[in-house]
Amino acid sequence: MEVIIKAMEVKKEYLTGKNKTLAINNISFDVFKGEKLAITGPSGCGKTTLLNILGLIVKPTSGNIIIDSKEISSFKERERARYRNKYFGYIVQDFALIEEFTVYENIEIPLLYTSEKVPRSRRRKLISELLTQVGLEVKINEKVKNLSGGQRQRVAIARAIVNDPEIILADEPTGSLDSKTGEEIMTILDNLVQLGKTLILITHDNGLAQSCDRQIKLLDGKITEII
Ligand SMILES: Nc1ncnc2c1ncn2[C@@H]1O[C@H](COP(=O)(O)OP(=O)(O)OP(=O)(O)O)[C@@H](O)[C@H]1O
Repeated sequence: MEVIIKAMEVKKEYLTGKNKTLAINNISFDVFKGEKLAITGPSGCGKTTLLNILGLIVKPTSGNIIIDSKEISSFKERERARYRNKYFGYIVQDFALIEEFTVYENIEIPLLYTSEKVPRSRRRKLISELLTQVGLEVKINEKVKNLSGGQRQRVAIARAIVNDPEIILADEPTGSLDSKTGEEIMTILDNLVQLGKTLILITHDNGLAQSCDRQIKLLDGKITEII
């Protein structure tokens, strides 16, 4: 199987005043292209920190991340940002949508920050296709503040994939949703895996974790088991 991300002896220590927290303690593992991988473990064990390190949002204190055979620690910030935008779509826990913007405007945001400008007509077409894919085309001009939790999560997914990233990171994608809506959201994410995307998700839901190809179990910043 092809390796898309390699984490090598990754450590992350947070410093707050005089306090040190070793959030990630010497972790090494591979992520395979096209897999659905769960990160599980109790609150505070380092799941979000690990996802942020993999997604090039947080720099590890030591160790290395290799993406598509490139060592990220040797990159300058500009190159890191380029890799972040090229490879990753991120669905964060509270969706991080702009309430006063419409669905269309929220999804358009990543397209306004690409290195090559995407023309307006192309943006329209792309966003409308994505909304059809996530089943929300009728809400294209609705403000996000008027949407339900499940609808917001669909917008967050559409925004995460609008740049066609290879890897989708999702921090508890079903966490705040009722079980039926959660299943609908997972169907959308599973369809993306079917299309060849790699999905790495954090979850507290055992059933969801077991539905993944592999689970990485964390405790106190260390991997206890990969199953
Ligand atoms: N920015 C930060 N500054 C200082 N400490 C932090 C920071 N972010 C996380 N931590 C600490 O690092 C540890 C791991 O946090 P992290 O959010 O990665 O855990 P988690 O497993 O995702 O937790 P949860 O399931 O509750 O979201 C915790 O002890 C947390 O308090």
